[in-house]
Amino acid sequence: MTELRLTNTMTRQKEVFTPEDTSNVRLYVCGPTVYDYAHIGNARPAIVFDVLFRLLRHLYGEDHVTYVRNITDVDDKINSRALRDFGPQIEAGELTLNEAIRQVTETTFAQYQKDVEALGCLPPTIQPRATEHIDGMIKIIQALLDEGHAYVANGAEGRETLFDVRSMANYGQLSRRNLDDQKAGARIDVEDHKRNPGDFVLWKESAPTQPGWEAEFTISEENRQALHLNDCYVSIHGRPGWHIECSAMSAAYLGETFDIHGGGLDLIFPHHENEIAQSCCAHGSSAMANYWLHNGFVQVEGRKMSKSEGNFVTIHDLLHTEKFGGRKWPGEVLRLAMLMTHYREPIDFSVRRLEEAANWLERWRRRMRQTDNRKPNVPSLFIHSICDDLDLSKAFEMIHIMMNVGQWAEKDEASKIGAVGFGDGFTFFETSEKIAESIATAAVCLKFLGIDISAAASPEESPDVDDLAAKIDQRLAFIREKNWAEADRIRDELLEQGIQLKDSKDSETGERVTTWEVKR
Ligand SMILES: Nc1ncnc2c1ncn2[C@@H]1O[C@H](COP(=O)(O)OP(=O)(O)OP(=O)(O)O)[C@@H](O)[C@H]1O
Ligand SMILES: [Zn+2]
Repeated sequence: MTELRLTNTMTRQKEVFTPEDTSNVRLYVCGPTVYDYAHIGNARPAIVFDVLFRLLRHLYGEDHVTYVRNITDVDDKINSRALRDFGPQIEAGELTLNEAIRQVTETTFAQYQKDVEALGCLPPTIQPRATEHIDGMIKIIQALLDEGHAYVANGAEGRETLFDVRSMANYGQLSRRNLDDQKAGARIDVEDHKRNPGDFVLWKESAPTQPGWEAEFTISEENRQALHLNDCYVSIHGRPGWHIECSAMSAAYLGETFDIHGGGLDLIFPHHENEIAQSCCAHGSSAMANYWLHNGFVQVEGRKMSKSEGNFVTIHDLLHTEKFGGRKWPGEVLRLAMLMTHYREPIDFSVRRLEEAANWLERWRRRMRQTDNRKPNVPSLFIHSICDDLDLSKAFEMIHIMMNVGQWAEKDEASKIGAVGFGDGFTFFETSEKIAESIATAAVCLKFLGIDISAAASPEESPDVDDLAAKIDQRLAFIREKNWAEADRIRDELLEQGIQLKDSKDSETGERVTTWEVKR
């Protein structure tokens, strides 16, 4: 089997990927916090890890890969959104806070599903919701308390269970930050209930206006004394911190140590660092995941696209409105625009980039008319190139060559060209049979990447009707002038764009009428 190599953030090196169990290769990716439309930055991990999922399925078999992408449906941002959108109904007693929260998360999640589907992403094997794993979180927190990695303290807004970062010898291994660096940046004034400034929340008490679950914790004798309690049982009606959610959900579906953990670069610290701390300390394991993969940022003028910066474009707006660049963009255009850059590199997002992707897709679709519906295999050389840390630059180079060979052959008449070779796996000749094979192979490669050019383009890509009408009029004018050459040129040009003209006579006036249809 082709060797897959991946850049592991943990070691900062490209390593050969060896799964723990080839019959169940396990991948976890941090999913969205569902309170608002996802932006294009959020689309990147969905697309990047979808390509990895597809590749793993190819290498190990479709039924031998488990991909978990969670849904964070408990978070303070969700509470605020529920109060903002449903405040009056909650006050009037028409809706409980929990019901309002459920509405926000359901609607946002349904929207997210539609968005990522439009981007050509396969559904992950499992999409667990944090709120369905509260018990698992409480169990992990108790294990941390038992092992001396956590403690309960009185925070400004009630009791908190915190992770004690000094209790873990190699805390900071993923981000390579040491605790002293972190101390310098921490805001100690509001955090003085913590043993160390870097200690983070596992569980926090909820006010009546916040969602909460009952949790009973057993604390240490030392902790009991510090809190001046009579016994070692503390009951906190509260909610989980963000990091613990992923530790619980990944353990529930993938086990204590799994193969690959992914997310955007911004998650390395603190989120993934803290997931590692919780999981390893609770399970007594040396690794939470064996490979850590991080995608680069989608940027706008050099800055990370993010909700907080306000410099974002939502996936929904891009697909369904003309807010960005004055037109709608099909999901496959965004997908291709993302995949044109290596997943670890930053992407500067622009209309130009989308236009470039849209132009390629249009050109490739036109080439498709030179092939039939044969389905060749994906060439092993193509897979081989992607296996180098998901580098798609060679893969796209191959696709371009496979698509273009036919074009040259067609234009210059076969004999002038001879054979064109690429790598050791590809040799194309000038016969129409070989051209058809080459284009079909390119299409199969694109499909492997989640881009289906054999399917009809989405309606957003239909021809510009005004432009078409003008061309038809122009052609009719040439015909009246008996300028057949120009008339035919227009007809052929349109045919090349997949538009077939049909001439008929108007039954009443007897005049020539031209209609058109899209030829796919
Ligand atoms: N600009 C970006 N480029 C690439 N990936 C991003 C970008 N912004 C967020 N992500 C990734 O999207 C996923 C979900 O992000 P999350 O729900 O934490 O909120 P967020 O969109 O990052 O918040 P904010 O936009 O306010 O910073 C994470 O894997 C995160 O790394
Ligand atoms: Zn996570």
